Amino acid sequence: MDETTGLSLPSELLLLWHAHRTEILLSAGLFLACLRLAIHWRRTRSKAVLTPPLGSPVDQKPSLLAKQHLAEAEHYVSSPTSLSKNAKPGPKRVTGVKRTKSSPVDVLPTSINNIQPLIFYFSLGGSTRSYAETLQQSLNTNIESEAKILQPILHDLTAIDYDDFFISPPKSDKPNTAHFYVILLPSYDISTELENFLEHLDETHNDFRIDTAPLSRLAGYSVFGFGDQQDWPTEERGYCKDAVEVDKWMARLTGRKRAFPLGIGDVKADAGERLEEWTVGVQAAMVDIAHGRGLGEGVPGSGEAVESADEAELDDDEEDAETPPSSKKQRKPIKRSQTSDLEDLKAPIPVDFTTTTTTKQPSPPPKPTAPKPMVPVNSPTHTSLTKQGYTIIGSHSGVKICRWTKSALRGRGSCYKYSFYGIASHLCMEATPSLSCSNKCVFCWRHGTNPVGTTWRWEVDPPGMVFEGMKEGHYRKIKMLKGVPGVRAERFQQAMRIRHCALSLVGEPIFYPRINELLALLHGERISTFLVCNAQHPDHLAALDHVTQLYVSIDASNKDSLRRIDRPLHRDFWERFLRCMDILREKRYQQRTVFRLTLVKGFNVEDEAEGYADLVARALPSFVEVKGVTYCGTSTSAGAGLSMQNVPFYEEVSAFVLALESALERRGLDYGIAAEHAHSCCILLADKTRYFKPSAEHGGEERWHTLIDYVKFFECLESGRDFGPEDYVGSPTAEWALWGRGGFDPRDERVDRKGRPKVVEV
Ligand SMILES: Cc1cc2nc3c(=O)[nH]c(=O)nc-3n(C[C@H](O)[C@H](O)[C@H](O)COP(=O)(O)O)c2cc1C
Ligand code: SF4
Repeated sequence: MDETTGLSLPSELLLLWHAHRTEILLSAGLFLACLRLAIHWRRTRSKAVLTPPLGSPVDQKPSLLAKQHLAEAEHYVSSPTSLSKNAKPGPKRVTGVKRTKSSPVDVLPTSINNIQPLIFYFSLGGSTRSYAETLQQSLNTNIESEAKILQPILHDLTAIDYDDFFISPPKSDKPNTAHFYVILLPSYDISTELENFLEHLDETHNDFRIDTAPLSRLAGYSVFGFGDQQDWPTEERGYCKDAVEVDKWMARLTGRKRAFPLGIGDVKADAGERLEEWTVGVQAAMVDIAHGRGLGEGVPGSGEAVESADEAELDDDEEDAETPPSSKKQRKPIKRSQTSDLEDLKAPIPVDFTTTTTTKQPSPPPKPTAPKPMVPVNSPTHTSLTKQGYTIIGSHSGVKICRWTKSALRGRGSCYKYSFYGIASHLCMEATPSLSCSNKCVFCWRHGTNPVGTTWRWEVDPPGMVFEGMKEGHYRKIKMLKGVPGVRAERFQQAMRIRHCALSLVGEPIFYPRINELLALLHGERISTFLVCNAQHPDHLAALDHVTQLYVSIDASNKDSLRRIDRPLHRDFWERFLRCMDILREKRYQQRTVFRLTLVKGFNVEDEAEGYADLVARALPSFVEVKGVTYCGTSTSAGAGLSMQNVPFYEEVSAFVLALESALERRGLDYGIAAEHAHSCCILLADKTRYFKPSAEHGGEERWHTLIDYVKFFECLESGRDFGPEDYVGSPTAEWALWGRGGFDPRDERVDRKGRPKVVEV
């Protein structure tokens, strides 16, 4: 081998370098620039789910003021941006750690001795700065007694180096101290330093050298946004948009450590008040962390919030907003217990013939046995119901967060009862004092897990205990939602005061022997009540005290159809059903009474309009709610011959309602189609003689009045005098809820199942 060849190579390279170094340097520079651009383009900033708060005005055109603000913009853009310390030249300092599979997102120092709140703010005009200073003061004053929470430190985002705080949490002088970030931001639709801040968060999350959740060692964080609703009326149009964005990036960077929902306030209206309320919540969250109670069960590391859904429509969208696809958890299908039905457990079912009109001799009553719990702890029924998200109270009651409650908390709309009767779903508790039912309806998605029986033969829990358990279970579940993306601080706080109770969850509420005492407790706290019963317990129905609205499920218009669809346990089910109709007729002067029809194609729709009209003529309810069945896909429903084919389209429900309206007219009954909620496939017929009347708000024109005046209801109740449904009729039904308008509040944002904005077609 020629030795010189090896030796001469470096000198040739050197010569080459000297001859072509400009080209080489230029090409290398070009290559690096292309690489940088490619990385940058790959990052797509996710679209925020924009959620108008309750009470935000209906879409308005941006006013002239917007132009004025833009004129002011020039003055704003200039100053602090260029002075910013954080716009450091040179490469980013990488201090985060590359997370391995084994390192969990929610690592905290093993024993936290102290929480150090850091308040970050950005301000051009000065208002956010002054809010931040007020917040610091109020936290200072209020946490004096909380030894574990240190005095908050204020940071102007334009005066800090982002790398010191937003790549990894800063080091504290005190051992075992975790930081809690409180971020106060205005929004600007012009170029400001805020853009750099957002970009920094984006880059940190997407920097392949840094852990995607480098701030997971924070104790928690919460963001508050200031905006101007006059010019940016809804979040869709940019109201508080920067705070919404920062909240999302922080969720990603911290591995979802949102300790309290995003708060927003209008600087021209309620900002101060909203901030005060939000401060209370943030402070409570810090105290919880300081006492080792964590961030709440709804955030990673402390158990997943298994929420109610309409069961057929499981909400899987909240994860999408913040969780990178790779780390998304798969929802495990709920295993249904094989033996959870009491009937299947071979428990003897005593049959109650007390109200039958049959001439047959009743069979001898069963031997008296000591009452047992309806749903014993550790029983398969208990396990199954708990797995489905029910909180079991005592031995026979339950409470569960309805999917609409969750939807309303996120500004994505309430259930049809909001459109028809004015009940905001985030203020509503869904509960039952009796998990047992006397039917096995083919469309019931709870069937297979709820106990059934014809008489009450179980222990009776005291109403006080049932009521307290319901509230506790409900509030606990609400609290679990505080870290869920899109939940707004204002609604979250409102939800901590139950205003309405839907006694309908599962089972038969009037079956509970002390139902009237429970109602009194609910009304005592000014919680209105909608009670749904299945028209199988006439004696209980007759003895029932006043409720805000009394429902009877009308699942068929004739005996055969009812047997097929409800599969009642009572042999005299039809006689019971008819007796309930007569009781309802008597009660119509005291209560708002409602027929609830659930349409199941092939079971109870075809040719039944006339039969239903006869039942309406017999009971004369205030309202008839007609709803298409929701397919639950359980083996039980499949066994009963139910499939997606049995779910009627909205047009079919509409056609049925029109047929029913005509059938009622032929009977001389003055009912009309008052409202609709197309999203839930639900339409409301109402008695025109009582609920279609002149409206002062509309210059004396006749309007539907389906809403309820809840304050008046309680005043009537508390007065002790006799009163009827006319005494608590509310304001006219909203225009958007009327028949033909769709029934979706325009102030809420409609999204599809993946959380994407949806266009409503009516
Ligand atoms: C030029 C300009 C643009 C604005 N853009 C928005 C916006 O897009 N969304 C919003 O909600 N508020 C917007 N606002 C309102 C400000 O966020 C609001 O006035 C805020 O209180 C300003 O805070 P600061 O005084 O701390 O800078 C804008 C205001 C100005 C002057
Ligand atoms: S009324 Fe029923 S559906 Fe509506 S929010 Fe309450 S529980 Fe949910």
